[in-house]
Amino acid sequence: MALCTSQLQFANAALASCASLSRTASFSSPMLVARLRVLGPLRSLWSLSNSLVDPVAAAERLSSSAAYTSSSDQPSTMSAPWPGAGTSQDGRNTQARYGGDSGSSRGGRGGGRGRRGGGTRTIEQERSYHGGRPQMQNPGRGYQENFEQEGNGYGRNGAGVERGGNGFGRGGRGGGRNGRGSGMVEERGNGRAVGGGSGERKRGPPGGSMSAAAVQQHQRRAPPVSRRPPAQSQLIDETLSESEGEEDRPAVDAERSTTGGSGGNPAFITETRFDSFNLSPPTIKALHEDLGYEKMTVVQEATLPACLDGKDVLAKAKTGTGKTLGFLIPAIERILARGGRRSSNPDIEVLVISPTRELAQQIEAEAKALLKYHPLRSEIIFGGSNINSDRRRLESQPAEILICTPGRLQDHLDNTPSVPQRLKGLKVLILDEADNLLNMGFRPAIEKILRYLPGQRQTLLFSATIPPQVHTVSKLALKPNHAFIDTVGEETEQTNIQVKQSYAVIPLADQIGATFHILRQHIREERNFKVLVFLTTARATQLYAQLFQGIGFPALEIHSRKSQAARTRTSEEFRKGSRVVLFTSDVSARGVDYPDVSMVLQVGLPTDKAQYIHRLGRTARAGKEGEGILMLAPYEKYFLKQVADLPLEQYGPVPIEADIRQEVQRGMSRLEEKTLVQAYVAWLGFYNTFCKNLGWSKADLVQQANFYATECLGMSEPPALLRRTVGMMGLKGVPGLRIE
Ligand SMILES: Nc1ncnc2c1ncn2[C@@H]1O[C@H](COP(=O)(O)OP(=O)(O)OP(=O)(O)O)[C@@H](O)[C@H]1O
Repeated sequence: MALCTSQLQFANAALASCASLSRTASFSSPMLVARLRVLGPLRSLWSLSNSLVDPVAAAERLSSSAAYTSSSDQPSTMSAPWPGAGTSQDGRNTQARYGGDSGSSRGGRGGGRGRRGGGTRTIEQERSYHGGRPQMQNPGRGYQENFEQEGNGYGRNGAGVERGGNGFGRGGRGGGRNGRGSGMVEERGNGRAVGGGSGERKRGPPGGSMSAAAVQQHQRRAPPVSRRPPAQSQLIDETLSESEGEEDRPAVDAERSTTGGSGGNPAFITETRFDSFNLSPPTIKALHEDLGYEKMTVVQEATLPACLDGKDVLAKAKTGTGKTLGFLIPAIERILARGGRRSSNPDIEVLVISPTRELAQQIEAEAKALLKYHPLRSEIIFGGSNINSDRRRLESQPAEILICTPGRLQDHLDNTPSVPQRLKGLKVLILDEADNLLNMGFRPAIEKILRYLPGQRQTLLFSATIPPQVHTVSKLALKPNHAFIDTVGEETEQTNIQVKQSYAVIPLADQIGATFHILRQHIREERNFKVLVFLTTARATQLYAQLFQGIGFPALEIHSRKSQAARTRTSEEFRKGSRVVLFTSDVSARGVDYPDVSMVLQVGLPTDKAQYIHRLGRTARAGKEGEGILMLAPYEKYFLKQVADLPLEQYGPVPIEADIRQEVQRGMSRLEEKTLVQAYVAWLGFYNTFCKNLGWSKADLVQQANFYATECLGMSEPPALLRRTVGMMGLKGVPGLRIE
């Protein structure tokens, strides 16, 4: 057992990432242990390679591996209740993603209308809850890092942490809105008069969750943790009710109202009608009657002729302008062109590849809507879901259209013989977010997939950003005589004109407070606020989300460290919700079509200009209006040069009022140590990749990271890292690092 927890988790990560090597659909524990021995040497290889590739591929590898791990559907993060946000949050947590032994708990459900609060479990309870699974092995053992990577994240090695069992519990779903439903969960969850149940998290013993030294230090520093539930902040109550009560108040800037629908950019829709093209009646019927679209958007009008002609197309169009239908419509028509009846075991005639799971799900929903009156089917496969159930679905109900993420498709190409077989009849290949899929991170997967596909096919590549180098690599997939259709042009603005863009330069130590201020300002101005806050890493996202939840903000959380089930739920919740803030990593940066997002706030350095544009593109979609704010630390100001051609104006003053400071401090004191440690390590990993751009030496990097730990996270000293982690980050011998 001494081998178990920490080693097992790390090695499990290696296994998971090596899923494509092991090609094993499921492991029993003894098998796993045996494999670990064999794969031991692979660990460092994995870590190293993971640090050297683009995050997207790694995210995919990791996500496709989740089905192999025992904890991918572990219950996860606590959620705070709030009044007025029309959605509920499922407090689920994925602890120790690779390894199973988490001390996390699942709370019971409270009553009411889906508001859920935190509860508390003790470790003992948690053990019995999980049937006595071994937990808390290796107390005091240092955490183990692997390089964390997000959907579209930073170029290389943002570091993250996966660690041994941790001894805290949470969960519990709380009470209902307006005091209905009690939310009594576990021993301490309780219902709240307004805003539903809430519960308490308590700091667990330090076993396995952080380095012993760090835990000791942190405990010395940490303020005593209140056993009271995190009371809804009066400040937030007031802010929310201010905007809630102002039904009749005109939007602050009616011109820029984000929810008006028909307002916005008239240039989005053309005068060209779908029925003026020779599309099949079932497609027209679905467009008119189900989707409610009669006229084409600019990109649809520009690309449909070439796509319907069977040409290969590389298309560039601004975010939120209907590219999805732009490629789905001609692809479906292409299947119909072959004539004949539907076979019981059809080929996969259209293959759509998406870089993220959320986007794949969204494309599939749109495909299903378009197929409503067609005798054709679509199917989806993506990482993080059960690969065996994929296989069953693919074999029992084969579909003509397959939508997938690259990692999972690779798995099936290797392990599900019917998939490569059925791909032999492929007619149309679509790469959505093509520049991302052809980027270094995904390219090996895409190259491999291409080897399985027939040369005689049509290929469609779509994105809002096509950097010059994409023209070179696109040759991997496109025929030389392909059409490049650019509906944006290099000379014109690359972002939607109806989005107001600004930037604020805020010292690192003030950024949480500044985020609070900006959110509060927006909530006051925008009655139906719906905000996306992008953070640089999954762990920073987790920290912000938990902090804002803890002080009663209507906050949701999504990133690659969450189980796929939680990601899907959160995504749906945000899609349907209003008066809500989603803290997110770059898993939401591209393609995701959340309706009526009123503001996008980017905190910290975007990886590049394209990433800035894609994140910003989550608002002001389908011709609507929106606002985007970029918050940079003073040392990140250089990034403004990269977006100098975009109309960013300086955001007004960002005073961090005393009440905000107090709230932030309160929220901070309620965070678990491991959240702080993980955020620190991720920060170090992320900025490690940008040292050159920032003009930092490694010593500068460490100094800044340590400042982040002490001045922003409130730790008494920076946490200690494992020697191996330091080596993996290339920081050996750098002064200022604490090593276990
Ligand atoms: N012809 C149309 N008329 C009106 N709305 C449309 C039309 N076509 C698509 N839309 C809507 O526009 C929104 C944005 O579409 P979509 O998600 O395809 O954008 P996109 O260009 O792929 O964006 P991104 O670059 O962010 O991926 C969706 O809600 C979609 O349903």
